[in-house]
Amino acid sequence: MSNTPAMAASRSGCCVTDRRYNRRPPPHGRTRTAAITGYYTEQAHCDAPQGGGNEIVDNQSDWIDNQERVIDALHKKALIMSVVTVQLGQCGNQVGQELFDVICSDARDVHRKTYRTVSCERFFRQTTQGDLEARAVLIDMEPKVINHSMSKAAKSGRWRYGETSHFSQKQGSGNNWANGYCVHGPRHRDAVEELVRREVEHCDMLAGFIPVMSVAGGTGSGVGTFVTQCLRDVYPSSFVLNHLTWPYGTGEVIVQNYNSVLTLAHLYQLSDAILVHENDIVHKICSQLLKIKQISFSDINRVIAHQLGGVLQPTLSTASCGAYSRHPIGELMSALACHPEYKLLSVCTIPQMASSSIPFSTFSWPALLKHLRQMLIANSKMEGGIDWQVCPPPASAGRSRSLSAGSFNTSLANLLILRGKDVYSAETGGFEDSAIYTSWLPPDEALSLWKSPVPFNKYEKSATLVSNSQALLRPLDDMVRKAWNMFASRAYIHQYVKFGISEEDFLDSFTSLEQVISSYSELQVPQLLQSLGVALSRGVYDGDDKVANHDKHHLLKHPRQPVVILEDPK
Ligand SMILES: Nc1nc2c(ncn2[C@@H]2O[C@H](COP(=O)(O)OP(=O)(O)OP(=O)(O)O)[C@@H](O)[C@H]2O)c(=O)[nH]1
Repeated sequence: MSNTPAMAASRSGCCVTDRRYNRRPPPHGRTRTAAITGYYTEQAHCDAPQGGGNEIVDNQSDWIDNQERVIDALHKKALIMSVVTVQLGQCGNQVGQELFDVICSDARDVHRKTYRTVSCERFFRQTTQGDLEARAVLIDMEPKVINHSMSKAAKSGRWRYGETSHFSQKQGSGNNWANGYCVHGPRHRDAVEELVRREVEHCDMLAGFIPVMSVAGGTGSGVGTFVTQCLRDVYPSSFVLNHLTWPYGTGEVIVQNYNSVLTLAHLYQLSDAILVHENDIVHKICSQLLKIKQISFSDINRVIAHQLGGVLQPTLSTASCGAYSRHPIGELMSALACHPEYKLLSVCTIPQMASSSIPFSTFSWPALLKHLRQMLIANSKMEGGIDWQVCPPPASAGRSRSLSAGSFNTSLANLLILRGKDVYSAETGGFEDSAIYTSWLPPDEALSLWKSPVPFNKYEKSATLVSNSQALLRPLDDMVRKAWNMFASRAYIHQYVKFGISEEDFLDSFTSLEQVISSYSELQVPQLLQSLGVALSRGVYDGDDKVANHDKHHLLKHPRQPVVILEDPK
């Protein structure tokens, strides 16, 4: 399956603008409001009702009301696209339930009708009694977690899952990817596809799928990979954005790195983009920022859901012509330049604090964005403990690069999402700095901005950054290294072989992830070396045969090496 951004953008028959191919419309002809916001397109004003959005409105609240009217008018003319979420395994079902909860309470709390309508239509369907049912399919190989998630949702009184939108069995996959992928997945394929088909048929327009799962267990990772493959087969023109939870480094599942490697390597072929949360990082956010003493999965999942909600709730983008963006997944893919070799997306949000502290805190856009920019370049996924020494290298200087702590995080593309008060006055120039990015895309195309004047999830102002960058390079490298060390002694391999996954399959997965690691490492390779055509690859410099390093037989002969720090030849 080819997944070029251009192809991805054309999925679902949507008119997503691929920003690398179609540049933004020139700014001439903007009205004064457009000049203030720097954001509206001409089209928005053409479609706006008389007086709707063409005057300067100083008062922020009036301005939002005014804008809502414009947006409302635009939305009356357009169908809202919906997203079908597929929750898999314990983690996927628990994270998914928190996500719907955050989205529903955020939408219900705001007094903005259009925002609420778009959000609800995107993630929920209304029953004939007017209740909200999540556009979700719940899959697990044991019933307990699904039952728990369903009753938690029903108890909220705000929303619930469809009575027949779930599939479960009696026994889990025993933390074995092969059991999930080769046995449970194929065995229950028809039942799962039927549930998905019914959910898709409830959508007026399908924006795509979000399978939610962990990579470390057996059901989420194995069945989740199989189901993603089915989605790709049955809905070839729909977007698939996988949300993955990565295990704690010192995790509770002994074979978690095997499961993770197999999941990631397969999803890299199937998915349009892979959005990752690392349990270690989210745990730190809970303890250091939210000051939670006894951290539970529920606390962790609320943070994940908050960050995901910050990405998926309605916003205005440059391509959305003044209306809330209709195609959240397609536009996200387009904004982040997702490419067959660059599909790993990380996300961070600012501010995050104990809910009891929010009413007593004030936030300013310059401070929030200054912190967020430093979090990006120093690869610190939470505010607090940011390394302020890290700064972009001068464009011309040779650079030495490593994956070590404190090194600069180079981005391929970033999506900055701002929500809340005074959002149009926020100065985002720091994210347009070309030094942050590889030189492959012009900086104005490497950064996308989505904004919404509606505050999100109780924060008066908040910023979320989704980044296609080297942010996940180190944890991915660690995961592959640990799995490789275990594989080298053939530990536990027989558990996988007995379900039909061979050593050759493992080697294929290692090979493909080595390629991903190599590709992300090379975001940093100095232009000089690239232009000399020097074959650099991760771990081993292999004469002029770059491919050899990724060849599985070579992998067999040469154990993995630590990352080599490359210096520019002077
Ligand atoms: N963030 C988060 N991580 C979870 C949660 N539940 C489990 N995990 C993580 O997920 C991994 C285990 O995967 P599970 O989802 O429990 O397993 P499963 O997919 O149900 O697979 P089987 O148990 O083999 O049937 C471990 O890394 C856990 O740390 C959760 O609710 N939230």
